[in-house]
Amino acid sequence: ANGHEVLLWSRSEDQVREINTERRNRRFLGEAVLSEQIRATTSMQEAAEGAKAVFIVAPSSAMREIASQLRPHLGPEAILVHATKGFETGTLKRMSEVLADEMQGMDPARIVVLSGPSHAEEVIQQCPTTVVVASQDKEAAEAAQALLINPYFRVYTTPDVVGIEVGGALKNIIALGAGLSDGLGFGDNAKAALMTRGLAEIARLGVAMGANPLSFAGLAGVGDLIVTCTSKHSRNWRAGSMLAQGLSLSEVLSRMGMVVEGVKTTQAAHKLSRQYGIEMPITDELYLLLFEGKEPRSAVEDLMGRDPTHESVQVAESTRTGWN
Ligand SMILES: NC(=O)c1ccc[n+]([C@@H]2O[C@H](COP(=O)([O-])OP(=O)(O)OC[C@H]3O[C@@H](n4cnc5c(N)ncnc54)[C@H](O)[C@@H]3O)[C@@H](O)[C@H]2O)c1
Ligand SMILES: O=P(O)(O)OC[C@H](O)CO
Repeated sequence: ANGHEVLLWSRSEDQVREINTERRNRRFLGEAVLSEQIRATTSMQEAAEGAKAVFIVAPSSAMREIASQLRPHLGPEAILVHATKGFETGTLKRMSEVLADEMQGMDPARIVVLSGPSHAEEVIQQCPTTVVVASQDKEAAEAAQALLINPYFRVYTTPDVVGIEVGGALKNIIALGAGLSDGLGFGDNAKAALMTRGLAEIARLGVAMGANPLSFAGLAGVGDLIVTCTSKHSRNWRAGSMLAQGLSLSEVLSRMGMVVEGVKTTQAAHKLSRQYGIEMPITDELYLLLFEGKEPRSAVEDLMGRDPTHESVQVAESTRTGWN
């Protein structure tokens, strides 16, 4: 829509053929018609060589593999933007850290993170959408902003890479909880409670990891939390609501047929909360429910029955500095 020539890489020959010959990506975007300026290829070399900017928007589980395939083809001037919401299982690294590992020799300032309340199904319909791009380098963030911004897609910049990545990843855990809550027939009070207290634990962990607490009041914090807990497009919400119907986790994942990042992120956040000594009661209950067979209603009782406390969000002092 912004007049750029876009070359999309996919490992699926069928998807590449459908995009190039029918201008459709039906499995993911229904009958929406893609711009003539989007072409697809199965060749990473063709897709990346000479590109001014490369966007990786794959599941977090595929990030390292894709980055290593990309490395030989990424030009010295290209910015590398990712929009993936999750951590690497095992290392517990953020996605920009995985990219920095794999792009040995590349200036890490060229890595940009894109996040915020943005379902692809609505962007393709040109519904007004706002997102945020983060980079330790102001020029790289502004380059991504300039490429993407248009009258229906407004892009903000920030130096807070950690806050933007942590907010985008952890909101998926709360979305699973919101889907469960709705699926169990609890009302709006319960969902508002999950979102608010969920944001408190997201901010606590994020700040301990080095984020600016104010980022959690922004698009990649409360903004994305609202969309993922309330939208009919939300994959994580849908997965949670199926769990409430009594389906097992493996049944839910096979019915979804799309990545549900919140599942692996619950595992990662459960470990990170212990590593950083941060209390994350909602995440803990979801962990028990997803991986240790705890009944949803019993998880709710345990959350509601915690010791009485005061409402402070209790974030530690942030140590992050911004751009000059
Ligand atoms: N869908 C959205 O609107 C949206 C919005 C913002 C961010 N995201 C984030 O983008 C990431 C991807 O989400 P999605 O909704 O597109 O997931 P999806 O499951 O709908 O699509 C993922 C695509 O990646 C491909 N893929 C998976 N593993 C691969 C590998 N090893 N190599 C190559 N391709 C591989 C799949 O075949 C599929 O085409 C997630 O981290 C998600 O949180 C999604
Ligand atoms: O809402 P989900 O679970 O589909 O996640 C997709 C995006 O992260 C929404 O911004």
